[in-house]
Amino acid sequence: MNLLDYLPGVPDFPRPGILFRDISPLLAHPAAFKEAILQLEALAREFDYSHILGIESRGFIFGSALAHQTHKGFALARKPNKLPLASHRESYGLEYGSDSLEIQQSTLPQGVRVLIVDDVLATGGTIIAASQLLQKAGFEVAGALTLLEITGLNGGATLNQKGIANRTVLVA
Ligand SMILES: O=P(O)(O)OC[C@H]1O[C@H](OP(=O)(O)OP(=O)(O)O)[C@H](O)[C@@H]1O
Ligand SMILES: Nc1ncnc2[nH]cnc12
Repeated sequence: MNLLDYLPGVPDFPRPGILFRDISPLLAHPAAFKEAILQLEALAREFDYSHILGIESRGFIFGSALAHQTHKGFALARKPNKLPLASHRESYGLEYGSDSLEIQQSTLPQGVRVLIVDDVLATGGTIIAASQLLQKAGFEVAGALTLLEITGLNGGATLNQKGIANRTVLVA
C-alpha cells in the first residue's frame, strides 16, 4: 500500500501556491490509517521516550493513536487559551501563516523524555516551537516524528540544525 495515495495534494489551499496535503482520505480508509500508525510505530522505536506530545489539531489524531499503540503517555500542545492550568506559550511561523501553542506546566512528571508527533513537517516552525515549550516546562525532547515531510522546505534539515532528531514516514 502506498500511503501517499491517501494523502492527495490540494492546490492553492489555504493560500495560492500551497499544495495542501489532505489527511482525510487516509483517516477514512481503515487499512491506510492502520498502516500509517504501524509505520510511525516502527520509526518511533528509534527514540527513547516515555510520553508523546501531540500538536493540535492533526497531531492529536496520529499522536494519540501512536501513544495507544505503543503504550506511552500522551500530552497536548494546544492552540492558545484552551488549557485550564498554568501554561507556557510559544509563537511561531509555518508554511502558510503564524500561530501559537501552549502546554500545561503540570501535565507530565518533571524530566520525562517526550517524542513530538505531528502529521506534517513543512518549515519545522511548529515542531521547533513545541520543542521550546517542552524545554521551558522542564521536559527532555526525545525528538520529532511525522507522517509526511513536505519537500523543498527543508524542515528536516532545519530541525537537525536545532539539534532535534527527526524521522518521517513519507516525503513528498
Ligand atoms: O512545519 P510547519 O511549517 O510548522 O507546518 C506544519 C504544521 O502545519 C499544520 O498545522 P496547522 O497549523 O495548519 O493546524 P491544524 O493541525 O489545526 O490543521 C500541520 O498539522 C503541522 O502542525
Ligand atoms: N502543505 C501542507 N499540507 C498540509 N499541512 C501542512 N502544514 C504545513 N504545510 C502543509
